[in-house]
Amino acid sequence: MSALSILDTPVPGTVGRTAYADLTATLIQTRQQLAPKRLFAPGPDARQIHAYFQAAAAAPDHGQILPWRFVVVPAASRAALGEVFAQALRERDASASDKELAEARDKAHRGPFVALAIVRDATDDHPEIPLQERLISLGCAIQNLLLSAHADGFGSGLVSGQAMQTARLRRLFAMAHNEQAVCFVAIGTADRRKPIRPRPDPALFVSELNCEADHV
Ligand SMILES: Cc1cc2nc3c(=O)[nH]c(=O)nc-3n(C[C@H](O)[C@H](O)[C@H](O)COP(=O)(O)O)c2cc1C
Repeated sequence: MSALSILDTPVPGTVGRTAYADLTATLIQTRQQLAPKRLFAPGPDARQIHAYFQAAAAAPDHGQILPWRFVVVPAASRAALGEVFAQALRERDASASDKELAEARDKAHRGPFVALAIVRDATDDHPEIPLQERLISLGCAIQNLLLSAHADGFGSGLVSGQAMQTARLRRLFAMAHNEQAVCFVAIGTADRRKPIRPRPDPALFVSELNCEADHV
């Protein structure tokens, strides 16, 4: 039995800080963005990856419509992804050098675990759930995934970039007309960590609604 039994989970009305609260705060505050080029083997094994996606599945999901999916990019598919990156660069810059194109290809080989996060927009059977709610659900799923990987001691990073919206990338990932690529999630063993960035003070993003009686 784990020291943190589910029976220890705080319930409404419980006062005081539990071991869960400290653990959760530590996990959240020590997660950090690491560039995929800083993430090396070993990456998570199949059992760990499954657990990360189970964590993603616990994200809030209004209407339980599962408006997102992930596509894992295994080693055998990295070259095809690299070609999409290179062609996207060529389309943006016809004069891109061979070295620059090789660098673009190389990006697809970084990180032992890479998956593309895809959101489905509201032009489906659930138009009552708008895109912003779907993106929040995906963001929560990604955070669950990142924190689970972090808890196992792995580093992680999110990467987007100019290739995300290209037709070639859409084709490679067999995306439907109502889907958008949001970002890649990379997980692996970090060669070094950075200082944790200073987090914004809640005073910068929290305010209080003060309703004067004559406004009501
Ligand atoms: C949807 C999304 C896409 C991102 N894409 C990139 C990216 O292309 N390159 C990058 O360096 N960081 C990217 N990031 C990570 C942010 O740069 C990072 O979270 C931010 O700098 C804060 O650092 P922290 O995660 O260590 O707190 C992305 C984050 C999100 C949410």
